[in-house]
Amino acid sequence: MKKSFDVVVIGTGEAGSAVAMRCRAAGRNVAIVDSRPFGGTCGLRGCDPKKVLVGAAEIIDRKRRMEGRGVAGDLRIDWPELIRFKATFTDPFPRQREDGFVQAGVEPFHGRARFLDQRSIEVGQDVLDGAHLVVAVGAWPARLGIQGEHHLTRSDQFLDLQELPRRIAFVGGGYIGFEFGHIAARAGATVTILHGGARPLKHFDHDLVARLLERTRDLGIDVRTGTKVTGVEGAPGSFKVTALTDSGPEVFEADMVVHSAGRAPEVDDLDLSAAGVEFDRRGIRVNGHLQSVSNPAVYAAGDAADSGGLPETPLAQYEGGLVAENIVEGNQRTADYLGMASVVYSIPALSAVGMTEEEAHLKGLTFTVNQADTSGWYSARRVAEPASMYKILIEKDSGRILGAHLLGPEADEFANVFALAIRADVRADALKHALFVYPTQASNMAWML
Ligand SMILES: Cc1cc2nc3c(=O)[nH]c(=O)nc-3n(C[C@H](O)[C@H](O)[C@H](O)COP(=O)(O)OP(=O)(O)OC[C@H]3O[C@@H](n4cnc5c(N)ncnc54)[C@H](O)[C@@H]3O)c2cc1C
Ligand SMILES: NC(=O)c1ccc[n+]([C@@H]2O[C@H](COP(=O)([O-])OP(=O)(O)OC[C@H]3O[C@@H](n4cnc5c(N)ncnc54)[C@H](O)[C@@H]3O)[C@@H](O)[C@H]2O)c1
Repeated sequence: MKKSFDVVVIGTGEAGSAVAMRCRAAGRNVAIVDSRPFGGTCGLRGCDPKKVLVGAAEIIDRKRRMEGRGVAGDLRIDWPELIRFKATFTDPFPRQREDGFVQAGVEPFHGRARFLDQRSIEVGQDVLDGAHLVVAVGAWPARLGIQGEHHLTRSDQFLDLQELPRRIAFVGGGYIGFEFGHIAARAGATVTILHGGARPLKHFDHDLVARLLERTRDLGIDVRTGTKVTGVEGAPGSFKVTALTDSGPEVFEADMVVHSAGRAPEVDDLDLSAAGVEFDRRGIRVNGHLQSVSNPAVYAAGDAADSGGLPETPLAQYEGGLVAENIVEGNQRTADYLGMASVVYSIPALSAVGMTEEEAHLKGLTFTVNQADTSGWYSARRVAEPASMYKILIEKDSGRILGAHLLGPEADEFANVFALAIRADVRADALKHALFVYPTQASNMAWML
């Protein structure tokens, strides 16, 4: 059936949902489409289920750290039970999200969308016309072009495992390799991370990454850098992973091999050429208003947009909101990524807000670097965390905070203070004299600035 809307949104994740709900609240007639259960990556296959598992792993790690410091006894992760607990978050979510759309008056469609022309898409038997169409299709594990690629377990499949295999190899030392590797190690698996580059987590401060790497290896996780995976063969329980290393080919054995080698915008089967929508490997090419550079009826947001924003949930939500405003009010706003923050939920967590030292140097800025190993400070010693560091970049004349990099207990929550400071332009001197509650990580600020 052919139907016409003011706005047609493809994707029910954080980006697509923000566009749909805000356009509807502004009185627009809106349709939303998804080929998978409604809700997107974050709520169903990413941040939320992952952090439930991180929560359990944190307890194991903290107990181990506190042994000999007043905590004793056996504690272990019951994996099947943990996955059932995780499912209490993910199972109800698609229905909740769809009900939310229906109650708001957004019309839901289930099926794979593909463009027919500049202003319409096909979804199963339906053809949906839109004055505006929004591509918010997210990302999916990138094709690696290696032999035996079909043997790789995706992150969404990992989050549904009923049993945790004994030996797990991760292909790629990025967010997923470190986060899932840290979880699996605390749950009792033997973990190997095979990373192609010279150093993992390349968007994070290299000194803090080096310390996290030591801490990760101390856990018994075998992290190999300069190790590019070229093939996987065998069967579950007896895989052989071939990699090219600096000293020649090497073979690793594992019961399961996990894809943690990057994600790519899921645009391949959208038939974007039928709509005249240009894209590259980073996604839909957009202008500052997040509008397609080649088809003004089309906008993009979240992981599917080549916008300059990181492929993360807060950015997907922000970009979705911005697209809605630009559709409703006519391109009044441009995207501003000042003070973007990112966290690796390893244990301990690693965070980055704003610029790294390299980026600040590239911009020709003059700045001081305040840094210290804080493992001897009260806040780290209290919880016996040996890996705890910070690095803060402050512009010399203005006192502007350019970047903040944290490793250690609550490095995720603490990053939010710096994200706010950078975005709201709270200068170092003002932050130093804020009256934060004590004892918390933020109350260390007076000694950090
Ligand atoms: C394992 C993992 C952990 C993560 N952890 C974090 C974290 O801790 N913090 C953080 O900020 N970010 C995290 N992220 C990233 C975050 O999940 C994403 O950046 C965010 O969810 C992207 O939202 P989106 O709306 O752009 O896309 P998505 O949420 O991916 O939504 C896109 C939707 O479009 C649908 N779709 C795709 N193609 C079509 C089509 N042709 N037709 C119809 N529907 C289609 C998909 O089924 C999907 O539901 C994580 C990602 C992963 C994979
Ligand atoms: N906490 C978070 O915000 C969070 C958590 C998980 C995922 N994510 C999102 O999901 C995306 C994907 O995560 P990811 O961990 O898969 O990718 P990633 O981009 O973080 O890291 C992948 C790494 O794998 C390496 N690699 C690629 N091919 C390889 C090969 N054949 N052998 C060895 N190494 C190889 C790459 O050099 C790269 O550094 C992230 O970019 C992020 O946007 C975010």
